[in-house]
This record gives sequence, C-alpha cells and structure tokens, in this order.
Amino acid sequence: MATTTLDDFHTLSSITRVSLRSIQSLFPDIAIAKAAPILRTFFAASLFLAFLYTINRQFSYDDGLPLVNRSFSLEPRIFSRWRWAFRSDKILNEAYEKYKGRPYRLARGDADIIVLPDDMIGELNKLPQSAISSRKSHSSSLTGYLNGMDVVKETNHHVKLLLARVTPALPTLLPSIKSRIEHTIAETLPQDRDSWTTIRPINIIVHCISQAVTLTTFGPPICDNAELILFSIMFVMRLVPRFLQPLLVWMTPFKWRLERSWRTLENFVIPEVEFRKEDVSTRCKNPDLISWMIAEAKSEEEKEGVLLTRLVGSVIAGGTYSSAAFITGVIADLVAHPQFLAEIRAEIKDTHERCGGKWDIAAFNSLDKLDSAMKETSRLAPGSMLVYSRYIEEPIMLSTGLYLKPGQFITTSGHSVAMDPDIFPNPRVYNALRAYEESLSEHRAQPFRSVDSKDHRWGAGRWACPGRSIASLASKVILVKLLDEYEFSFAPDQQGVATRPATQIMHEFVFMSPNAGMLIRRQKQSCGISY
Ligand code: HEM
Repeated sequence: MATTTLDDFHTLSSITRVSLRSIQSLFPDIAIAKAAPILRTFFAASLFLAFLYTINRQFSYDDGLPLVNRSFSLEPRIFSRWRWAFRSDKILNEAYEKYKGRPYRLARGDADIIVLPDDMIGELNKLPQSAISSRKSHSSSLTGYLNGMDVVKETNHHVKLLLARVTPALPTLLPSIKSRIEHTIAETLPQDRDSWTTIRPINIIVHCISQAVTLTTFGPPICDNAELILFSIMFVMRLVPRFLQPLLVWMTPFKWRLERSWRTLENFVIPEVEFRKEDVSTRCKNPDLISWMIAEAKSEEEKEGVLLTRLVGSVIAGGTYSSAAFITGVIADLVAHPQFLAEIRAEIKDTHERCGGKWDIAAFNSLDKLDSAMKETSRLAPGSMLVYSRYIEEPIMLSTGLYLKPGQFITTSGHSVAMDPDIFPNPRVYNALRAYEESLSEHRAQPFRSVDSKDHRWGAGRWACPGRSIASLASKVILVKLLDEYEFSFAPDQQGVATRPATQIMHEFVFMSPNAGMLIRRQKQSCGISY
C-alpha cells in the first residue's frame, strides 16, 4: 500500500488554508462577515476532500496492479467478501478476459491477493523455501485460526513424510486398503438388484475413502466426519469480517462439534503417541504417517501429542472430504454421459480379465480411460479454483519487475486455465476421454496423480498436494468396485426431472453438497471383482 498517510493530509489542509487566504485577498471589498460562512463551507469541503484523498492513498497500492472485485479503494471490505463468496467464478472469468497473462490484485474480502499468471509458477518454484510458504497461506484461507488447523504453520514434517514414506509404501498398503474399502462398500451400500434406493453418495463414499486415509495416517479409523465439520466452519466464517470471527464462531453449532471432535481425537491420539514413543524401534514399525512422524522427528516438539493430533486431523480433514466429493463427481459425470460410462466399464472388464482378478498397482495404473475421466472431472470441478496459493516471507523481485513484499499473498487461477479454450478446446464440454484421445503417450506419462498438469489440479512444485498418490489410488479402488457392481441414476427433482446433483461454488471452493442424493441398485451382471 502507499506509504504517504497523515503527511499528505497535513500538506493538503495547509494548502487549503493558504488558498483561503488568497481568495480573501482577491476580494478585499467583500465584507468579511458576509464571506465567512461561504469560506467556512469551502474550507470544510476542502478538508473533507483532503481527508478522503489521504485515506484513499492509505488503502491504495503502489505497484500499479489492477484491482479486481473492489469498486473503489474505500469500499468496505464486506462487499468484496460477499461478492467473492457468491460469484467468485464470474469474477475470475472477467479478470482473465481482461488481464490474461498479466498479474492482478484480487480483493477477496479476507485478504487482497496477487493473482499471478500461470507461467510464473516455474520461476516461483525455484525460490528458496524460506521465501514463500504454502502452509501459512492454506492456514489463512481455511480459517485455521478458528478450527485449530493453524498448527500446520509450525512444521512441514507431515507433508514431507506423506511424500517420502507413505507414498512409496502404497503397494504394501494396497491389499489392506482394498479389503477395507470392499468391506465398507458391502456394509454401507444397498444390495437390492430390483429396485432403486436413494442414497447420499458423498456421505457413503466418505466412509470408504477414510478407510484409506486413516489407514495411511494412523492405522485404524479414528474420527467421525471431523472433516465435514471443519469445512462447514470455514464456509460460514469466511462470510464475516475477520474481527468478528472469533466471537461468531462460537455461535455456530459446527464449532462446538469440532471442539468435541478434537477432544475425542486427542484422547485417542495422545496416549497412543506416548505408547509408541516409549519404544520407537518396535512400536513405530507400522507403515503409517504417525509412526514415521515419531520415528523421524528431529525435535521433541515434532513428536508432541497435541501437535501430532492436529497435524493428523488436518491431513484427514483435508484429504477425506475432497476425495469423496471428487469420486462422487466422477460417478455423476459418467452417469450423465452413458457412452463414456459404457467405455469405462468395458475397460474395467478387460483389465479384470487381463490381470486374472488380481488388482495390483499395475492393474489400477493401466486404466487409461478411467484415469482420463478423473482428469476431466477434476478439471471441471477442482476442489479449489485458486491453486498455488502462497504467503510471501521474504522480499522477491520477479523477472517481470514485479516486487513481492513480505506479508503479501499470491495465487494462480487454475479455474481460468481449465476454462481457457486455447488450452482445453471446448472447455465447458465434458469429454471423459479428452486426455486419452489428445495424446495417449502424454496421458500415460502424466497420469491423474501426476503434478505436471496444465490445470494444476494438485497445485504445483515442492508443496503440491502430498496426498495425490493416495487420493488417486484409493479413488480408483473405489470407482472400479462401484462402477462394476452398481448402477447409478439421478434422483428426480421437485418437477420430477432426473438431474445431476449440482456442483456448487462458494468462495474459491468447488463442492457438491454432502446431502446431494442419487439412486443406486446392484447391477444384475458384473465382473464380480473381489479384492
Ligand atoms: C481428490 C482429492 C484431493 C485433491 C483435489 C487435493 C488437492 C490439493 C491441492 C490443490 C493442494 C494445494 C497444493 C498447493 O498449494 O500447491 C493440496 C494440499 C494438501 N493436500 Fe491434497 N488433495 C486431495 C487429496 C488429499 C489427500 C487424500 C491427502 C492426504 C492423505 C491430502 C493432503 C494434503 C495436504 C497435507 C496438503 C497441504 C500441503 C502443504 O501444506 O504444503 N490431499 N491438496
């Protein structure tokens, strides 16, 4: 922001006073008594304008970037906040149309964020870790100061271990992931072959995916839908000014439930951590995140019980609902486009025959068409329209001459890229086989789990989503089973028309309501895949 503040104000008011004296000297014959009220009004108006000018300078920036989603610099932030909450996609579309390839400043209400063009990511990735922080940015966007997730600012231990330890252990963990998911599907989904049953798919798939996420992070399942509660808090709280949030948060039922969930989690995790710490060599051998975090901690703080509870809770919260919503989106898109569903079912059948019913990592990785459909769903409905969000910690001069100051937030608009017809032809049209047909060799080299994607579905660089391999594999385990064994259909709306559950957008987040309903029944004929 501009640095000139009260000095400007003083300068302007003294200019006004000098001008007043000059006006008086120009009209010596006017009686002072008559002129006084006019001059007083003139003086007051000038003072007011000087005040506005100063405040305006105070709330303006000096880097020349165009400001988006604020009508004038003195507009109360609440207007930006509300516009962003309810029409963020339109704001991003309009900004991209005007400023494609150029940086601009987005007034989001909670913060003013510099939106950089996508091609700056390469340069930003080369910066030292101390210069930009992903976790400080995520914590702020997800209102970590309200839901307890701000602990992620303190360490990146969990991120590193998810990538360096948990991901390579996935082949070992796969049999257990498969059998837990199979069991959960059989337990939670209706088995009727003749009539349709209405289900809330996200609520059911959350149980399936959390089998994989909690297995990889902790071992047995440890919490009941804390992720939904965390997200509900974030959606509600981002609507109100920050200074009201600490007070208002206690008025939402989510906060009380969340506090209870944290206590429950702590009661379970802390004693378990203490138990494992007593004999690390024998009790931290299980391939799970928490064991590795204890075994490879570099300080006592890194293996402290409360910190580990919050970190594991944040990983579960961040990974579970996003994956469940994504899987439901893939199913809904395929149901809406039966020709692609048929092709993908045929691919699953072929693969089942080819691998002799032994679904190992290679079998899941060979599902090129399903992988392409997953890319397409995540392009059209990414978890967040803004990706690569970072907090600037050190002064940075970019090659374009843009100077980034400590304390600023930056991001890129994945949504704008995903909807750019120069990058994805007919971007609004769903084509499950888009990546598959565009270039099979490229698609295979950069599958869904890959971080090298044009729309940056996992973010980018060192701090791209560390759970992407878990999410991709677990999603395929679930989708193969569900698409082979079940038929899905859309529930009729109030007018009796069967419609796809709507994708909703609030702030930068794209999601499907956990209450969205779909119809399900068991297929009369299936491959009979048994994990
Ligand atoms: C379809 C499901 C998922 C999607 C679309 C997704 C997407 C993302 C994105 C876009 C980011 C931000 C990356 C960046 O800023 O560059 C992120 C961060 C993160 N994700 Fe995921 N994710 C998913 C599933 C998971 C799962 C299953 C886990 C854990 C098992 C996980 C753990 C994390 C963590 C810990 C971070 C924060 C990394 C940091 O602080 O630097 N995610 N995810």
